[in-house]
Amino acid sequence: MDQIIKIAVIGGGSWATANIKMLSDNHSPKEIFWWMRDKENIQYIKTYKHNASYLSSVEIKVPTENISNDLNDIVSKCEIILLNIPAAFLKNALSCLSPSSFKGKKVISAIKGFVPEYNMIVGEYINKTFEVPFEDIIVLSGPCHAEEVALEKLSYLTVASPNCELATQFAALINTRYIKTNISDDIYGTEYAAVLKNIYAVASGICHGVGYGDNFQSVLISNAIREISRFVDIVHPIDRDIKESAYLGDLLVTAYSQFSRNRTFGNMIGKGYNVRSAQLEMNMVAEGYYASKSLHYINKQFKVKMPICRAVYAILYEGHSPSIEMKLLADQLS
Ligand SMILES: NC(=O)C1=CN([C@@H]2O[C@H](COP(=O)(O)OP(=O)(O)OC[C@H]3O[C@@H](n4cnc5c(N)ncnc54)[C@H](OP(=O)(O)O)[C@@H]3O)[C@@H](O)[C@H]2O)C=CC1
Ligand SMILES: O=C(CO)COP(=O)(O)O
Repeated sequence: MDQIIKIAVIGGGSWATANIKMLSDNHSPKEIFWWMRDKENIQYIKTYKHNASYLSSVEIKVPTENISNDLNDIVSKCEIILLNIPAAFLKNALSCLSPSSFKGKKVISAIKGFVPEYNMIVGEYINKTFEVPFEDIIVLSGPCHAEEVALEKLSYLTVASPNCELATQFAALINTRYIKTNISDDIYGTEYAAVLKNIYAVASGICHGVGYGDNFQSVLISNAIREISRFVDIVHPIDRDIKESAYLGDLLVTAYSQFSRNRTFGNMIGKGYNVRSAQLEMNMVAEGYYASKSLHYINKQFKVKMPICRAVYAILYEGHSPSIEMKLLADQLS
């Protein structure tokens, strides 16, 4: 990487805003660019130095001329592209780009979802569609909620890439007083686990919504980590310790945190909201809703035993009653 690295953050939501804060608070020389789709939001940020819609307390220090809704322009100016758009909207958002747009660039995905059009994790999608070699791809994972980054609460991030040198260089751009990083070469396992845990956080919210307590919750989550372990060991079998923060930690923070979008969404479903009303009420994206559908198709191939994911799919996509489905699920847990 050069002395002054140009880095583009793509997306305008909570996690993009938190990533802007980490990059800005880190003192390694760099120039930050920011793309988001909404022109009004851009104008607000340029005027008031805060993102009106997400983490509005965070002071935005990106130069105003570097914030734009012209994706081609922003990507062409930068060597590092940090993707932060929810997976369901990624293909559409990147449709103006081609493999030549990404030539020679390093791509970091901070997204935790499957690209629904292909039922693929984002790293794989970037590799297949834009021909970015895996050696130039990083997955940035948790456990970490944007809201706690805004509060500068001590947080750990996982930086996963088959290219550990690149991962280490990127980590040096985001480490701060309140951000510590773990480097991993398990790019597949880290990404799959991060996507799956959103489905379990939805399950966790549903259970809470229908009235289960902490005792059942702990059983649900200990079964969830076994499901994750079974799945990633089949899809990408390497020697990994599923108890590490990238896997178990990310599951725990999402399943238990008051800040979790997925848990909040699940809680509303458990309380009787339909999917559309829950989504409208939240005004943020619960990736687990979309991931549940993609996983249903992906697992037709792998046939991994995943009763919790199966129950969430039945509730969200087959109209099953949350309370009956959770009762049936409870009989399968141990
Ligand atoms: N928030 C967190 O703590 C963490 C999030 N992540 C991951 O980061 C990714 C981004 O999530 P996050 O920042 O939390 O999202 P938020 O829920 O905070 O924001 C939603 C984002 O999605 C955009 N969006 C909503 N609807 C559409 C649409 N129809 N087309 C295009 N864009 C749309 C919004 O744009 P607009 O404002 O213009 O409507 C906004 O940028 C997700 O994959 C998430 O799992 C990973 C780790 C932590
Ligand atoms: O991935 C996250 C924490 O690591 C964020 O989870 P939620 O989208 O459920 O808030």
